[in-house]
Amino acid sequence: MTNTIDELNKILEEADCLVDEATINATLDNIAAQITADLSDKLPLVLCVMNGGLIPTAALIERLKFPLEVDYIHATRYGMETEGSSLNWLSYPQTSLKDRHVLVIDDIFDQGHTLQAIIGWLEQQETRSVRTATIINKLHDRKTDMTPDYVGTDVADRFLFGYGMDYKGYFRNLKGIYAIKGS
Ligand SMILES: O=P(O)(O)OC[C@H]1O[C@H](OP(=O)(O)OP(=O)(O)O)[C@H](O)[C@@H]1O
Ligand code: HPA
Repeated sequence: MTNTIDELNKILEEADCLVDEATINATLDNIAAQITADLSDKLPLVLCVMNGGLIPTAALIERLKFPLEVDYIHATRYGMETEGSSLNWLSYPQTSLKDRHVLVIDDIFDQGHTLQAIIGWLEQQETRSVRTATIINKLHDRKTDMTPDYVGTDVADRFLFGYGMDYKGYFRNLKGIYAIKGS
């Protein structure tokens, strides 16, 4: 069902801010330093995982002071839902991937199915290396057996939104990371 603006404003008012803007910025600085150490001489191709990766990718690449290219991949397993299902591939990168050092950036490492599938697909494209980065790690024991190379702040096992993550398509534009009341 579609939410009204009043309902959405109430959800935000009642939500708990779990990670503030200053903490996100410190996390981004830290991840950017690690990426710089590993990739600054590799002319990497950065792949944003749409849609959630949009804001983290923009924030991270402006901290990377070396030559890189940017493209995107669109794969989603949550859609408008709060429970993930099978991965739906909506768009593939247009840039040639062969022999490239690829850095995949997403907002959240939740169960890991999305990144695991993306890594699997990239490895079939004859890439030279594949690394993954997320700003947030959700703490629970339902993970796949992959872990991103660069992982930001740990957060509780609740339904999150903000800084790329959505609640029913909304709130990706918030500067902090919030959890729905009662989740
Ligand atoms: O680790 P996982 O359990 O696979 O979950 C993480 C993925 O889920 C979200 O995407 P979603 O499918 O909600 O699409 P979106 O990016 O458009 O919000 C998020 O942006 C990650 O890509
Ligand atoms: O907690 C979440 N919030 C929004 N999107 C998500 N995708 C995976 N987990 C989440």
